[in-house]
Amino acid sequence: MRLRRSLLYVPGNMPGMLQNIPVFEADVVMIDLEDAVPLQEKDAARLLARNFLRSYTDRNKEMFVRINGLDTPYALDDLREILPALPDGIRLPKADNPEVVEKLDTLLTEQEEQLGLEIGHFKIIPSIESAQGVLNSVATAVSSPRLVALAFGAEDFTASMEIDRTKTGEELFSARTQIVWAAKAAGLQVIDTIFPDVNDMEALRTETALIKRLGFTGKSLVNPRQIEIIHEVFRPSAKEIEHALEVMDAIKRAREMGTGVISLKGRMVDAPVVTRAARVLKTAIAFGMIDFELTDEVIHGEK
Ligand SMILES: CC(C)(COP(=O)(O)OP(=O)(O)OC[C@H]1O[C@@H](n2cnc3c(N)ncnc32)[C@H](O)[C@@H]1OP(=O)(O)O)[C@@H](O)C(=O)NCCC(=O)NCCSC(=O)C[C@@](O)(CC(=O)O)C(=O)O
Ligand SMILES: [Mg+2]
Repeated sequence: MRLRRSLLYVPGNMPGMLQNIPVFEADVVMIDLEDAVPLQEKDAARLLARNFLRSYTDRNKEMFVRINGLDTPYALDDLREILPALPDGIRLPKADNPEVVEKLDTLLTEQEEQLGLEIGHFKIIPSIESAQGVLNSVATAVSSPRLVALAFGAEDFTASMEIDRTKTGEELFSARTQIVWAAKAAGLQVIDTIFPDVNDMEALRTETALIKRLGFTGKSLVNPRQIEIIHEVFRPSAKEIEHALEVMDAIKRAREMGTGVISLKGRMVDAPVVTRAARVLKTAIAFGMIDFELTDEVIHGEK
């Protein structure tokens, strides 16, 4: 399981910020060529991003680049400059429909052929940032085998909806759940939007706990000070791990008794409870928190 809990935007036109990328402990860094970069700096940002990626060969995190929208005059130049510097993938803004992802897929294939890379080398994370994008998210989620996740962009979403974005986020609830459902149905990870107040860590923690409960697997960020909070919230607690191990033990005993259901401290344990416990254990294993052999046989029992 590839961890993509924290995805940090770094503006492509800020050399001082780019040079610190190796020390950030985000799972993914997304160099931004889109909204963080003013029009007069698009060319400079592209070159800075390309040079940085070329120099950053000993990478300890995934590197994505957010290009400009495919309907802008900048996107093709972005791809032409950036792809030879081998980012891991492209964050596609304003992914309003599956066709725009298919178009990017074709452009990536052309570049892979020219660069002699395996087809499918470059991954895609589309950002759903409008009502149209939300309504089309089910089709967008299956629009290319390059997709590793769907992402939500609430700043543009609320702008396009002509509503305010609040800290409590009631206005985002339906869009978030729709995007999570689309991603889960397609077997993708799902990344929540940025939290814009970089000084309100408690509200960031509350929002992250909420989106984790909704099913999101990670969150986009605008500031390195936000990374640790995200990792803390996504890290399974000792209590959750202990409970998951107890569930595995209980279901093993149940199966030995020839049944698929058993009581654990008064609560029913059956197949879906085991599936949820397995997810906690998989995450704990990926975080390096436990050493546990989680085989299909442990989860599902002997065939
Ligand atoms: C927010 C703020 C201005 C706060 O500034 P502050 O000055 O208060 O920050 P401080 O913490 O004081 O900085 C302390 C030290 O960290 C350095 N440092 C800060 N941030 C850093 C960083 N990101 N990367 C590397 N270095 C960084 C800084 O240079 C300083 O270094 P030094 O001077 O050496 O000490 C700043 O963070 C920032 O510009 N962020 C990036 C903004 C950005 O990329 N926006 C576009 C993506 S969102 C979007 O487009 C919406 C979306 O599309 C999203 C979706 O898809 O979800 C949608 O629609 O929703
Ligand atoms: Mg946006």
